[in-house]
Amino acid sequence: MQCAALEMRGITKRFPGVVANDGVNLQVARGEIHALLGENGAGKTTLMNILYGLYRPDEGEIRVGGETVRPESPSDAMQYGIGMVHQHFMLVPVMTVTENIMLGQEIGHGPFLDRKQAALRIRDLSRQYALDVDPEAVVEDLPVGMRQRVEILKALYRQADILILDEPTAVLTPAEADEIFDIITALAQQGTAIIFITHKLKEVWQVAHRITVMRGGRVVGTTTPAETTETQLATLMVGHETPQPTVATGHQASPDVMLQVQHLRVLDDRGTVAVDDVSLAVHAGEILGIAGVQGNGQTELVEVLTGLRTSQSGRVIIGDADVTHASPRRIAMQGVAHIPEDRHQHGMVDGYSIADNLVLNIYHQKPFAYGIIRRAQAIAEHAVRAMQTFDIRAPSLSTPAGSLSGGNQQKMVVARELGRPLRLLIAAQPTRGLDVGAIAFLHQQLVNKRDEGCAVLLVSAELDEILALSDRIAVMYRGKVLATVDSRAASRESLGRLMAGLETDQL
Ligand SMILES: Nc1ncnc2c1ncn2[C@@H]1O[C@H](COP(=O)(O)OP(=O)(O)OP(=O)(O)O)[C@@H](O)[C@H]1O
Repeated sequence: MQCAALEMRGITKRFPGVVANDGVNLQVARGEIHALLGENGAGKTTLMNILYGLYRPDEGEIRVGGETVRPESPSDAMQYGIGMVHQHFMLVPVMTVTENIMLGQEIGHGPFLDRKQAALRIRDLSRQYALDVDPEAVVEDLPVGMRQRVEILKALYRQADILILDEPTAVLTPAEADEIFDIITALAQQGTAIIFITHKLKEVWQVAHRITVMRGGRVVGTTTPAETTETQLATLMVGHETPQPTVATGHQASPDVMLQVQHLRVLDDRGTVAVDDVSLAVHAGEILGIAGVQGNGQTELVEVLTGLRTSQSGRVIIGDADVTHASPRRIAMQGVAHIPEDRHQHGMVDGYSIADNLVLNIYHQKPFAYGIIRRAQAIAEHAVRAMQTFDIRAPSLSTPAGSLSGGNQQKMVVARELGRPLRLLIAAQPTRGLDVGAIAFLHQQLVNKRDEGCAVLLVSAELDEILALSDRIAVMYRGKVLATVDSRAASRESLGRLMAGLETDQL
């Protein structure tokens, strides 16, 4: 191993009621891609936020290139050559790539000179690392994979030689993820030290040179891909073996149609057609998977089905109620649950406690309220049960939801949505940000709901998830459903071709 680009020694960070990092040591060499793994709440993001100057450690030392540093803020961290690409993109959609990258980093005198110089440098960097980003493109016009590259470019522009990537592939398609891996491999070959957080264990073998596993705030192992297996890593992460969901094969759906979508046409935020004449049906006791590259109309489809967006034409029928233009509350009252793809926008209130978030859509109902009297005891008991069942790890039920780790926030949203009698479950990217154990648990919950007779619409960019759970699979491409197939007759390859818009009759 070459000289350590980064050393973190004895890092401890306490939050009220929780030790998020407990004497953590991490070493990353120049040119090394270091995977940082761990179950939800293990302390990975906290450790990286300390390195990036967002939190101050209570104890411990950080050394960059052998020198002790104390990053007090992200701009401080950048001075030490540390860059971070967050799970949620931090770009301003209406600005160009150049404007986004320049934000806070203006060079020269006068806006024209600044922009021109910056655009030239961005073009050079983009060429050097084969990023293929157009400096003049407006960010909102770029696909997700390209936005990720802009984030990487932003870090490179600030001369990052230690680059932190927090779940960089969570929102990418398999093809986009492969491209990102090529880019980070090239960056490492040119000497950048890369710390790469992921829950997708297969990715470790695609790119990582070394692996550090955290559990409960501590490092529980450091190894290399050659020395371990996926099962060993999963066991190390959660402390025990993870159960596989028992998906019943040859499941018989009921003939009753629970959700009917007829000739739906929906516009996106910019007024272009996002859902184009889509018709589909989901039966009681069936999981219909919607496969598709992100950005092909799935988001807008789900928004209409849950009352968050209005359609231009077409009908949505749940059971025998026409809910085409119904409000989210009226739709929820039909026994519909929604696990949203963006929990921050539609799934939770950061400043509310876990207990309050768990009753967000039922707080006015018995037993949580009698008339206008709120029953705190019933809300608390409900929270204790949900936290146990769904393994939501937090100091207490009154902890603000915003301070939970990403995976625990997702478990909280899922717990709320599954915790009442349901006829239809609309789950959009439900396992995003969850660790292996939590994914297995959630998959089992979806299958259980189906077996209880609930209709499940599963929208996921994870083909393996779609294939493992769905009874039938519909593929969306450019706003249309290209085909609906029996999952037993579908393969990764055939679905992949449909997702890429290449018609296939081999399904
Ligand atoms: N700002 C904060 N205030 C209070 N507690 C926090 C804060 N940030 C993190 N924590 C707590 O620290 C612990 C570690 O969280 P962290 O986000 O580092 O985990 P993680 O390994 O990144 O998890 P995930 O895989 O779910 O993203 C959790 O118990 C979390 O609730």
